[in-house]
Amino acid sequence: MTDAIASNVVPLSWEGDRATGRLLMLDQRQLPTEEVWLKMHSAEDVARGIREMVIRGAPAIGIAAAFGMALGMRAFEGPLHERPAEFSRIRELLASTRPTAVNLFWALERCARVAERLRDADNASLTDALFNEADQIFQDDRDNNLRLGNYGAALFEGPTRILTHCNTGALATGGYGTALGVIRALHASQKLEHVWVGETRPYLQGARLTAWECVKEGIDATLITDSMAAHFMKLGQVDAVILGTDRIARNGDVANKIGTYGLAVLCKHHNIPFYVATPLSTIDLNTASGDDIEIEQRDPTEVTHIGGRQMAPEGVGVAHPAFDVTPADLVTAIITEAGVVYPPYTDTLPTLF
Ligand SMILES: CSC[C@H]1O[C@H](OP(=O)(O)O)[C@H](O)[C@@H]1O
Repeated sequence: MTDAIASNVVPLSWEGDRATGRLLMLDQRQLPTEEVWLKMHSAEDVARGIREMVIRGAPAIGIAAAFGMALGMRAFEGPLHERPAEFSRIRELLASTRPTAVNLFWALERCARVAERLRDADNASLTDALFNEADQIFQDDRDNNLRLGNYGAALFEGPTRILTHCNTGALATGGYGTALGVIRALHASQKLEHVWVGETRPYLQGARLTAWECVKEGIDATLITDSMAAHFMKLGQVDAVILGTDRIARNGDVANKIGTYGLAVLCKHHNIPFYVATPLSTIDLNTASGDDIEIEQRDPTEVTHIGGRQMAPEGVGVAHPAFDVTPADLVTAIITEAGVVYPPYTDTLPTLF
């Protein structure tokens, strides 16, 4: 197994003891120019941080939500069976933040199973168990990323030129990353020649976050606009595309950042492998196909404004789907901590669990 470099970047941290401490969220809206940590004292603070994309990325959202449940329940007295509505209220508050990334709902379900086991326990025991669950989800995700990174790197002989989209690194996860985790593992094993980093309009996760992670770790990367991808593929300068995901349906359809589907079509045309790197926590066997995945529609001003400056006239219509769905037949393979699977995904995805 490749000795992958473990990134020292994390999107979350805890400050103080569990009784009075707070969750610290790295404000990803301020990167790459400022590293600002926001203090989250309540479930409401965490929900706002997820909704406003202070923190983003499917696994990172799930981790944040789990800490949000612990923070929310810390505020109450008495056993859960005396006030089940409070748990449901906090769970629904966090569940309402963003609809597409399945990790949010997967993490909340894990918290609900802890609470069910401790519905008669005193509140301190319940809250401590919820903090333990959040810590476990955090650590497991980082460990899983290191494993999937190695599986992904083993697919290549090197030197390899990878194109990636959005941010799938330590900032989007419990650390290390999914697609960027594979890129880190390739870098660690001297099999990475270059990374083409798609800027990823409108939130610019690629330009502001992936480029920041690459520069911090000395990974050789070139920032390109989303519209340049086809050009560099046509020049024969892209050996593979590796991306993350927010939800994979049972048939292998992939919901991911807007622009992913276009890259998959380009890969098909140019005969370039199109890989999706993901922890098992982002595979949703309860969703039959991509047609059943809700695509988040975000505030139009995220498209019309850059850095607070208006770039489009008042009155123009604006579309802002934050994700798209790539059909399974355009996905070469899915890289996970349990191994790499190939089509037909309806048959192969269940073998991972
Ligand atoms: C490792 S999951 C990263 C995944 O999340 C991103 O979405 P967002 O930044 O809106 O949370 C994007 O779809 C990435 O592929």
